[in-house]
Amino acid sequence: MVASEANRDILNGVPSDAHVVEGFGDPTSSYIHPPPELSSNTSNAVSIAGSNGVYSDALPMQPPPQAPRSTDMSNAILRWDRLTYEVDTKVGKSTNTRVILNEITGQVCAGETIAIIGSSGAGKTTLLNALSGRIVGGRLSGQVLFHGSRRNPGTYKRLTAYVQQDDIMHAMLTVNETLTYASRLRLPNSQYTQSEKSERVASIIKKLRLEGIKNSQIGNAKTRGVSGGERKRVSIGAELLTDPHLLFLDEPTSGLDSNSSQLVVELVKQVARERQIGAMMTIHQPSARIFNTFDKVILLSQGHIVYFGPTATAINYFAGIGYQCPMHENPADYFIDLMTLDFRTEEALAESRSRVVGLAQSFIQYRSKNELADNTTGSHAGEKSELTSVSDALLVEVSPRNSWIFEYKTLVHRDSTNLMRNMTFLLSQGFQSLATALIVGFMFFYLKHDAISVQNRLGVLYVIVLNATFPVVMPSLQAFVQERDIMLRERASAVYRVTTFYVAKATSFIPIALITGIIFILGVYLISHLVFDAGKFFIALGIFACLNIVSVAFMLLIGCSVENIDIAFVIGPAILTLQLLFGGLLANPSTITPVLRWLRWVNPVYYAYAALIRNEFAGMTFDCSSGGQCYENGEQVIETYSMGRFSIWANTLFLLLIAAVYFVGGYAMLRWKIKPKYIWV
Ligand SMILES: Nc1ncnc2c1ncn2[C@@H]1O[C@H](COP(=O)(O)OP(=O)(O)OP(=O)(O)O)[C@@H](O)[C@H]1O
Repeated sequence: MVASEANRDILNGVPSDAHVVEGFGDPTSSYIHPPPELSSNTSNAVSIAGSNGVYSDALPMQPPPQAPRSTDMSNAILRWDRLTYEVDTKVGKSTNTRVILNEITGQVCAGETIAIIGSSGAGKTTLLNALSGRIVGGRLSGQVLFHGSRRNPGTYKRLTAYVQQDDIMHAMLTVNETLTYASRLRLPNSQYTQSEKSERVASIIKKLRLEGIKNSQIGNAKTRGVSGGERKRVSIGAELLTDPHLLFLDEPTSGLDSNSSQLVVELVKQVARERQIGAMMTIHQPSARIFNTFDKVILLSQGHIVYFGPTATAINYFAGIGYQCPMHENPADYFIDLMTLDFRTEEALAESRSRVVGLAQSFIQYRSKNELADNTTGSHAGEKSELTSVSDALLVEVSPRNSWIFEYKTLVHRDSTNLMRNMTFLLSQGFQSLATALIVGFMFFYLKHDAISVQNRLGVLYVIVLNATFPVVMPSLQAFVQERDIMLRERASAVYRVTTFYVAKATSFIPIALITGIIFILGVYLISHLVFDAGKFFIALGIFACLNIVSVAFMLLIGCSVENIDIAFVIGPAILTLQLLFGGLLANPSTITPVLRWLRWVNPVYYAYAALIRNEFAGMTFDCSSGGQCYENGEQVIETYSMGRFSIWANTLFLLLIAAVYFVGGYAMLRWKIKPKYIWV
């Protein structure tokens, strides 16, 4: 169905032919000043009147428009109608409803780049999130149509791309590797060969002008890498690999200098035009040049639309309602000042509030006049009713996933490449193991078989257990929480399955824990001379390896359960300390109050320590010739310390059971965390 002209205007905001700006951005040229002469020399013209910011009648007759590239309804990729978002806020005991977005209407067409501009708290990010399907909590109403149909959450997130404000990426990978792994994970093998994927990466690198730095590492706060602008372009590149229909960008210029910002915006616009996709971005105080780059702008104030239409006509629109942008002032700054509430004094607040209300009303009046015209034709309503069903046709277009095993291999490869380059992490782990082995080994140097050695043997075994807890959990916890955040971003675009991520993570952390663990236990065994028997050594190694696996699983459980690393660093050590307290050395398990005694049954440290003690002391005899209190054999030690309840194998089995529970618990927490809580209309 062909939309009416009026309908087109409503959705496109102010019509492109409403006003014309000549030489915009050029200080030597002048802007056109439409009111009030317009009304006098045009037949069906609108004059936009007055300083009270309220429209008068009619439509402007103006010179040919500087039309945005695409305003045809048939080209509309996304349309939103009367989008309203409310949240409940608690004030004391009462609950108030706060309207964050107020009846926002508009559309983005193929090839268009639209900026959402407004002062802080205007609702820019909320609007972007509502349109991209990433809004959580609150109530969303109105209608959003994707290619003329209601959005299907499953397909929508795979056909659109979202570039977050924070570019979280693997610091140690190069630009080329980052995009290559992204292409492997995001592009289906059934449709692309590996060489086609590489070609696509090369073309993105070229398009986003990243050739000069394609072999540079991404870097992070600790390791110098590419610049902020380059990083942003890499993020955009990763999202563009899949040919999304829509590209959403949250503050892509934040933290960038003006040249980098300009480049990012220009490249987005260029890509949007070339690929005929729609691009929408929130932006803070763009320079005049950047402002002029956008095809259209949505100016938001306090959740209300103050202007939506071609960038080129914004100045004249505002001039028409009595706000003439001074010749040499950045229009974006001028509009933001107009839209911002001034909290300095009561009077200033009242004045700015009435100005903002006037601006919003002006736009509402403009829109309602067009809606009225539209209702007389009835075409708009008819079209909407046809468009409310979810499009199944798009389901066909969504690429199939790659196989589980391919995703897993790619993720493990990516993780290990990143990890192998993280020399600080690897060296600190290796050095810590070696240094602790030497210190502990020499502390308990060459243990004898006398009465005193019992205490030392119990001590060294406990240090072995301890070394498989804190030193394994804490460094990997930090690394994992960072990786988890990358996964949450990639999962939002359905890049891979949660299971592949989770299993790949476990697979990449366990070998490091085991290798560093072997260095440690080998050193301690050789120097301190615990029971020098190959069989017993390998059993101890096996028990130690199982405890390491439990620790990795525990790290995953904590890492998947917490919101951020700060909380992880509080909860993790607290639980580990508890485990060590109840591990069997500091207090005899049989003497602990029954209220707390049960804790040992869920304590991996207890099982590992018990197994190590049984392994060490079983069959051992002691030289009691020096007199005093003395254990005659190892069995007496095992019994005195209440460690003989289970066999070595049973203890090890319990350890593995606990590891399994932790693994499953971590996975459940991760799934729960990423379970879509987004609300849709
Ligand atoms: N779920 C929510 N609950 C309560 N308040 C919310 C919620 N979502 C958004 N807000 C509030 O709505 C307002 C708009 O938020 P939004 O993040 O969209 O602003 P913004 O224009 O992007 O601001 P900035 O430029 O500072 O990021 C803010 O005052 C914010 O605190």
